[in-house]
Amino acid sequence: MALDFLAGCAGGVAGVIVGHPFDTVKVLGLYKGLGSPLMGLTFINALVFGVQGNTLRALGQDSPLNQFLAGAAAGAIQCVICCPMELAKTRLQLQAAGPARAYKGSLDCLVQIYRHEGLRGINRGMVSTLLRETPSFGVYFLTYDVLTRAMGCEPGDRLLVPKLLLAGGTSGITSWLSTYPMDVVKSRLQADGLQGTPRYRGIVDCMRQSYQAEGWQVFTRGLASTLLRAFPVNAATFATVTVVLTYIRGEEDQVDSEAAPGASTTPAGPALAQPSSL
Ligand SMILES: NC(=[NH2+])NCCC[C@H](N)C(=O)O
Repeated sequence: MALDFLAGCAGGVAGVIVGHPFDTVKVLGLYKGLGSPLMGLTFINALVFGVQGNTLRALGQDSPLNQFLAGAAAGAIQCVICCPMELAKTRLQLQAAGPARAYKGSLDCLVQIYRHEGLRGINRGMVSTLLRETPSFGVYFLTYDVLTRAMGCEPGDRLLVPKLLLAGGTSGITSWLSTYPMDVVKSRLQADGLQGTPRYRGIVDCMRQSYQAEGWQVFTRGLASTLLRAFPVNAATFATVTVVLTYIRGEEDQVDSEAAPGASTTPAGPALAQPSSL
């Protein structure tokens, strides 16, 4: 039950350590400001892998459809955290630099938004975030499951870690590609109204105005940098989660088998535990 959350924590830490430089490469310190994303994304990944693993077990059968459904459930639930986090990140990025800046940091930003706009303000962009994350996390976990099975990922395979990294990175890319236009819309809605009157009346109006003003290319804006970051971050995340789960569960199986009457003396090697294996 709790192992998936624990493994998700480890995966989140790995993903932030690999991915943070992509967010801060503009400033001198590659790991400057590591603190808040480390806390936020570690918690989100614990939530994602915990919900996905437990949902898949609750669904009862490890099928491709259930892999997608369990991932989609995890993607929807983590929006509760992800949406306000991305709203704060967007506002901090857009605020005037220097002493005139409105927010001291992510938490101060969210507190001010809540004071001025209440819960509705905190959840600005929630529907578009749900539309982006729910299907994309289904694709995320389904792709990883299909690729690791297709590559025959097994403990003791001397190419196990490279295979996990390839499957994880590819899953990150396919998941971002699957709903990227909605990411563009979500970002525009969360930034809307910061410098004057809001432009958009909602998701469809935002898509219509953006297409009319900038053409279909607007929905691929920032895609290259997103994919450049997505591969290493998710390669590290998935490989870490799988290795952590495999060895923790392998230890558990070993303890159980040794404790069982008439247990064989040869140590039971850990079977490869998919992040969401039953
Ligand atoms: N919007 C998505 N593609 N979500 C699935 C991947 C999420 C992953 N934690 C990342 O930051 O890349």
